[in-house]
Amino acid sequence: MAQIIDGKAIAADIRREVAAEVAALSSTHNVVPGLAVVIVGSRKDSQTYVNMKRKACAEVGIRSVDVDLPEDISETALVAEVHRLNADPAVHGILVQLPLPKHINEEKILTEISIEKDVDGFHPLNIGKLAMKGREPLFVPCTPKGCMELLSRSGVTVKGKRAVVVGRSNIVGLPVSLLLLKADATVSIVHSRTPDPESIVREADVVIAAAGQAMMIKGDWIKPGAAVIDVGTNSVDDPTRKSGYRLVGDVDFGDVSKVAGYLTPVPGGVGPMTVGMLLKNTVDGAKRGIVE
Ligand SMILES: Nc1nc2c(c(=O)[nH]1)N[C@@H](CN(C=O)c1ccc(C(=O)N[C@@H](CCC(=O)O)C(=O)O)cc1)CN2
Repeated sequence: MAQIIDGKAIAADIRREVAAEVAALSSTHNVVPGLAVVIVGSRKDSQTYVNMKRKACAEVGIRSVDVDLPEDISETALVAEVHRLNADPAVHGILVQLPLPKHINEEKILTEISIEKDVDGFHPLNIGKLAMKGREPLFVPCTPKGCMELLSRSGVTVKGKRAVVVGRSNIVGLPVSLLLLKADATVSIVHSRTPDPESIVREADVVIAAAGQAMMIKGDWIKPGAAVIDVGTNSVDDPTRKSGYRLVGDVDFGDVSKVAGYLTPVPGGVGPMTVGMLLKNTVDGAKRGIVE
């Protein structure tokens, strides 16, 4: 049976570490890290995530600057808002919750965020540096960084191992592949156009499942003893629940847990790490801004 990696507990450790760093920054430099959390419109899932981020900031002593904008805001007005936050010295990190409404060009907005405040790590320059050998971005995207942290804090080494990433999204699949490569793994990416993905996943010592397909990865896809990190958050109907649904990952948890060496649950695996890494990036940004 796989060892279950408790993302909630690891994220709680990270929050404690961040809280200590925040307290130290305040006492030594009189600096309170500030994070602008920007939401456009009223998507229920985005509101949930933004509320989680704002609450987490309050818990660790980061000042969250709440920016709630209407669904029909123009791209020009949103860019102006980002520029205002870029110029605000009390703001060390800027996060624009994704997805944005259809009429707004996401890439344009992410490119307008100052790279020094790009705590989501989505600015093309930060992603570009992540992709280059021997270069380091100012910030690494939170979910991929959280996946790496779950592996290292569980004692799973990736150096010299075969890693397979399922999915190639800009938010997770692509950046986590780059992080694994930087950590000296031999990396393959499988995606919707890959013939026979099972046979490739079966070679992996480390699997990152980020395809967005509920319970797609079965036990017979997995090499015995492999470490499996499930990034999927898919809601499926469940009439036995009051809400009428439940969250499942991209991995068939019951099946894969019989074969894998390590496995993250959904919920309670990667999700809490996304928020933990955002807090960490914000404090790192605030520290970088201090001129000794
Ligand atoms: N600007 C960004 N937008 C989005 C990002 C991101 O990193 N930056 N990632 C996702 C959503 N996301 C954070 O924004 C996120 C997703 C899931 C969780 C989480 O803790 N999930 C829980 C379950 C929560 C629930 O019950 O609904 C878990 O997995 O245990 C946190 C953050 C898209 N947008």
